[in-house]
Amino acid sequence: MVCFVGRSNVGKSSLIKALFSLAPDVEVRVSKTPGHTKKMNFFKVGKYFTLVDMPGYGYRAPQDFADMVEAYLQERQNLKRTFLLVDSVVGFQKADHTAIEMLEEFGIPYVFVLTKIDKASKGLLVKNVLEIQDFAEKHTQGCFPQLFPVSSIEYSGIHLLRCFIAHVTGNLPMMNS
Ligand SMILES: Nc1nc2c(ncn2[C@@H]2O[C@H](COP(=O)(O)OP(=O)(O)OP(=O)(O)O)[C@@H](O)[C@H]2O)c(=O)[nH]1
Ligand SMILES: [Mg+2]
Repeated sequence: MVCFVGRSNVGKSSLIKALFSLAPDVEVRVSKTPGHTKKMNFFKVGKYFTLVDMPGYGYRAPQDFADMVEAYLQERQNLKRTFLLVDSVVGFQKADHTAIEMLEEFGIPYVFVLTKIDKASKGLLVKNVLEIQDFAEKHTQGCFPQLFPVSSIEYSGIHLLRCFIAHVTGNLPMMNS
């Protein structure tokens, strides 16, 4: 099981939809209005693993978000990795730091994903990539050192992320040497 967390409107549902673009029968709901996903949605990938779409935190988040997500993250034994999404236009926000503190405290392994890279200027993209990498290096324990930049509209970075998810869920045998 892997889950996707991040601020409202950061593009969690869109990313899951993009990851499933080869399986168009899987329906993932996306909306222009922040606070769209109100409860956790589970998407099973055959018998192999499950992706969990979480409600967003921050603006218009459901009231019980913290309790629900905290309880879930803390208790999930088969949670292989958590993907923390950050908007490449907006960058790190206060709410992201709260989420990071929670993941660090519970010792949950997580990975940063930078979303909407089709929207950010090159300069802003580099600034936010460097900022996140620098933060991950200096201030985190449970964070994977590699950041995944993606666009769910142009499908950039989606293939590599798919491979990475297959790998962390034990569905991608590594080549020897
Ligand atoms: N340009 C661009 N827009 C995106 C991308 N990903 C998502 N969006 C847009 O961002 C908005 C929010 O996307 P969602 O996927 O619903 O965001 P979410 O994180 O699931 O939001 P909540 O469910 O409210 O927490 C929608 O209008 C999407 O079309 C992207 O890669 N590029
Ligand atoms: Mg959503």
